[in-house]
Amino acid sequence: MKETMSQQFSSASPSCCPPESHSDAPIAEAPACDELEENREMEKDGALTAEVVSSCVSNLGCFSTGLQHFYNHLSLPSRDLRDISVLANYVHLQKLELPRNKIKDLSCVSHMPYLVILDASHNEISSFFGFQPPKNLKEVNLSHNRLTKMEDLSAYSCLSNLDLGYNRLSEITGLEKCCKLTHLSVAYNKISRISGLECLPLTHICLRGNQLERIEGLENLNSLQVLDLSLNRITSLSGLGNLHLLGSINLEKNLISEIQECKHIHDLFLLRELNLLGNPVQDQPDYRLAVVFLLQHLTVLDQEKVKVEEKVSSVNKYDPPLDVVAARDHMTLLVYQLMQPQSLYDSTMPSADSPYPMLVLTGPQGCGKRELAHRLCQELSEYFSHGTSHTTRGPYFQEEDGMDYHFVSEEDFQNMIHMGKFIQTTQYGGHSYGLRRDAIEDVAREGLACCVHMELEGVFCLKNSCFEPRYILLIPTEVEKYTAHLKSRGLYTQAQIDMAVSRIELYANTNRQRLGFFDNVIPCDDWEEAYETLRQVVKEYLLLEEQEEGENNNRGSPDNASTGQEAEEKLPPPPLSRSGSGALASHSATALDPSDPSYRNYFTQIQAELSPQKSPSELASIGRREQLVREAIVAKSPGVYSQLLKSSAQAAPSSLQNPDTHLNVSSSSSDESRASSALTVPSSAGGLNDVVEPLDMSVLGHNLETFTGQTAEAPCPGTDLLDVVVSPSSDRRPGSNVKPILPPIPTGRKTPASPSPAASPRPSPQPAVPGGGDVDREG
Ligand SMILES: Nc1ncnc2c1ncn2[C@@H]1O[C@H](COP(=O)(O)OP(=O)(O)OP(=O)(O)O)[C@@H](O)[C@H]1O
Repeated sequence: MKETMSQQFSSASPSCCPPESHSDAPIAEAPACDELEENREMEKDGALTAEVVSSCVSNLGCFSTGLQHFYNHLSLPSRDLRDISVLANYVHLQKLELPRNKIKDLSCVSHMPYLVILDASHNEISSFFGFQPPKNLKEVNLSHNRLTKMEDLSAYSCLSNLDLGYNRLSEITGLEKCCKLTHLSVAYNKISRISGLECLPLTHICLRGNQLERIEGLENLNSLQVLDLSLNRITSLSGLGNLHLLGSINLEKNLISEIQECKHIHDLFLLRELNLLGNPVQDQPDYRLAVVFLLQHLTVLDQEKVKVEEKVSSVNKYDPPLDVVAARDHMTLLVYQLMQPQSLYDSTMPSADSPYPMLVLTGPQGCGKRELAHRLCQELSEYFSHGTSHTTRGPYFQEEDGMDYHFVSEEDFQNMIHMGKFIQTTQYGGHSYGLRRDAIEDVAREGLACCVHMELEGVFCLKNSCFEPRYILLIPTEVEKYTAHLKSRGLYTQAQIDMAVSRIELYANTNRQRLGFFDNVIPCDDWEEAYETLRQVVKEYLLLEEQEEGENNNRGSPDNASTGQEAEEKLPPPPLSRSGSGALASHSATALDPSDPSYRNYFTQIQAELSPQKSPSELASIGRREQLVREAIVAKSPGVYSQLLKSSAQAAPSSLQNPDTHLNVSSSSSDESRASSALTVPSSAGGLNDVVEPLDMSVLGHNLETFTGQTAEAPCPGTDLLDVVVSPSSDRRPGSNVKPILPPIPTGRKTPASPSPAASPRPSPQPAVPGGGDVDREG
């Protein structure tokens, strides 16, 4: 970095520090004189003679914009020269180099009106610009001299590069009129305050090795690109915030101790290089990542290239994207869950063919999604029930515990996390929110789909789980109306309102940038309208609309009957049932009514009816499972299925027929294993789906029929376990443009009001505990 910085100075300005860099000057050095020995004689007293000058002066050419210009160039470095008065006769000199001599007086330069470049570094000059100003003088190097005071340089209006490094200057003055000065070095002086630089067109400044404690007086240097403030006593980066063209700052060996200081240069979008080596801030934990995060445009920090990995890590650490937060949360929740004794959540068990149906309403706080969710559950109560989240915030007026939320303390919430209860948690507005697995399971056990509402972070988290809900975004499009609505609720501070409003953009962006992330987007400026649309959308999910339309067609115009049927044939089969009249509601009611004579063999019928319509992937999936079961039966594959069948053989089919059966992992006693199958199914095992194929009870039912010789007409008693409707698989995934439908609602989980004793010889080992009681402990 040191090199980089100095290169920047030297290449752009041969007269800026370091002075040795003059060898890079655009004009070639004069060739060494052949008569060096002879000349030495003449220089013994330090006086330059005409002979020496004439042997050393040269005409050199260089090309500039296609035209050849000739310079008179005299270079006499390291000759111990003291007296150069003879040069007064060389009025045409354009470049004069006299470094490393003993010159004290430069008055001869007054006679060189064409002089453009003067290098008198490493001499004994104490008088500041002690000569009449050559009109075109552009570059002056007076570094390593004995200058103590800067004087007015307004007559040097062409000056562009000035190097005054290694002198004894304590103040920068006299430059006000140097309106072409772009490069200035006052390195290694005694300057304790930056001043006198206002409004200069400076692009490069070197103030290395002074006594500066503050960065000041640079505010108006709008052209500044490279700034070297190394080796000072600077403690803060304030004073740099306006320098929008700054690309490189060297602050090596100063006294900067706080990472937060970088905020002062946070908005310098062209800043690429920063050097903070040798500052106390280096000792701060995660110093580098923090700086890389705060200054995301940096390419070099502390002379080291900033790696892409560092940029990613820093963002993930300090402002992780929603996916990253969600992934971390999911990981935590899953680990805690796996650390608990496992249980089988059979109602919501992941299944490739028909995921448990869930509906998630999302949108910014107070957009009405909670009320919409409740109303939907009320109106479509035969399909949906509300999955109540837990929260650590206190209840608002009239909020009911267990209804709006389960209100819990932070401590309880954390305990639940540690006990692996949640499938999703989110921090919002300083409170924790979380959806427990058993909140969903409770709904599922009722034979209903679960409807929940949550913020976007929750959606990201849920997307990592094994659930595959339909996500509906409710978004305000009239910001003023939304703001007014939030204000009218009287619940929120202005900051909370501002945050909620600002998050509209977050939702909109997510929807724009992630195709298919939400299954539907509904504007919610008008609550009633939003509800109507939502209802419509949900009915479409349930394929109710088509059903109703089909019915109307059939009913309303008998002439159209065939057309209606044809239309129905084109539709995918309804999610719940296709037997009987065709109306989903009545099917569902029939299906769930245990007193109905068709209840017992309902699923067998459904299967029989649907089997010709199975998709190739369904058939393939069933085939695979049948194969596994077959292999297990002939003891070919000792996998999970063999365990299952072993226990089913031992424990009689009833163990499979009880939906609430909990299956132990490693039950050693045969009694125990008789009482419970030995199958491990992680309760949120999205990540394990590839390893352990999820258990599909419907298929098992099918296979059991095959292998036990039970027929569809004579199902096992209490076949509520097998009440899984094989339905058209919902193959819609985020990004898919297939019309979304909800997977079948698991009607069969609803326990008959007075179960027949034959239905379930064993009591359920662990009934659901309302309000979030434990369901997954065993052993
Ligand atoms: N489990 C959850 N995960 C993520 N976000 C959640 C969860 N449960 C609730 N939320 C959301 O957290 C936000 C704050 O909820 P809260 O109930 O405290 O505020 P509110 O003012 O009543 O908002 P709303 O009327 O939208 O529910 C809401 O957007 C809510 O939908």
